Amino acid sequence: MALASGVRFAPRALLRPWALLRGTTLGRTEPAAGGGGDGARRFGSQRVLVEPDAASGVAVMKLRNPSNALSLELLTELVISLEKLENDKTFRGIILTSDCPRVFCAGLDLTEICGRNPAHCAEYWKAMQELWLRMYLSSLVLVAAINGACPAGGCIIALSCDCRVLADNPKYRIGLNETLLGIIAPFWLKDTYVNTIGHRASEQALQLGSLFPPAEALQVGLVDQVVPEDQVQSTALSEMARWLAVPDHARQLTKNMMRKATADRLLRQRDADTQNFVSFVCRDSIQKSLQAYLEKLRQRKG
Ligand SMILES: CCCCCCCCCC/C=C/CC(=O)SCCNC(=O)CCNC(=O)[C@H](O)C(C)(C)COP(=O)(O)OP(=O)(O)OC[C@H]1O[C@@H](n2cnc3c(N)ncnc32)[C@H](O)[C@@H]1OP(=O)(O)O
Repeated sequence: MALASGVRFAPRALLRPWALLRGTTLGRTEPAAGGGGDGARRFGSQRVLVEPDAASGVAVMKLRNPSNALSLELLTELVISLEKLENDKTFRGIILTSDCPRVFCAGLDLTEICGRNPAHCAEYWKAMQELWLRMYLSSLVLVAAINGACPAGGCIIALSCDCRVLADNPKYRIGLNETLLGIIAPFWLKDTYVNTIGHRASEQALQLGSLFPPAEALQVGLVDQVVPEDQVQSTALSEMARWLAVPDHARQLTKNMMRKATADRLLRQRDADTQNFVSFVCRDSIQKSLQAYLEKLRQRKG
């Protein structure tokens, strides 16, 4: 499997991705609901459903994990689905959305880093880096159709797309709220934020751990459109058409020119970034906070 980073990254899950997917439907195709014609074959895995439309060259990718927390399995399945579409010249764009009610993506799956050994935390963080690198540098047009809450790592997934459409629901807040959890966004999350909303707005939002409701997210430039919930998908399709109207080679080279320096910065320091992450999250104090936070989340549900 070709990796965004070249040769250095080889987490076990990605070297043996199919092992994680035993018993799932990834790689199998089935007719899309209401479809059946050319390009209406969908494929997917347990946690990522892909509905490709060969006629338009656009695939809709739906996340369907509990709260779409970014588990190692979800990260792996996302990378595999993305790679599959990247390698199929039929496709020029992906609309990324959620199949979970009210949540686009809950960010890092905290159970992957709470009570786990350093080796697991390292494997997990490398998978997170890999997904970000692949999405951020994807040659395809990525449009995020944000139909639910989008905190922290969820926001990063959205920010690595080319364009964001957010449903107008005050509960669907978006932002990098790490500081409020007592953790620190690593430099490449910070860089992605700065590239999107500028330095001063990022400085404020990152320190305060701001989660922006839709109108404010639009105002600060975190999303490109805010529309009624039932129009998120159609608006994402219209945005996609606008981006696909540009010749691919010119758009792709321009995207690369805009994003390469940010991605290269992580590629140069990937191992150090992993070590920082692992030593930070494995601290006793951080483990205790993570445990307490997870407990609070579970109780809130009940
Ligand atoms: C100097 C060196 C620096 C080193 C660098 C350090 C690096 C630190 C890491 C930096 C990166 C961090 C990015 C992150 O993403 S951190 C994760 C942040 N995410 C959150 O805070 C979101 C938490 N979740 C929620 O707020 C809500 O769940 C929701 C998304 C708003 C949805 O609400 P809803 O009411 O619908 O859902 P529930 O709350 O009922 O949740 C349903 C079940 O899902 C579990 N859950 C939710 N989120 C997570 C999560 N992120 N991880 C794990 N599990 C999660 C929740 O517990 C429920 O589980 P249950 O069904 O078992 O009860």
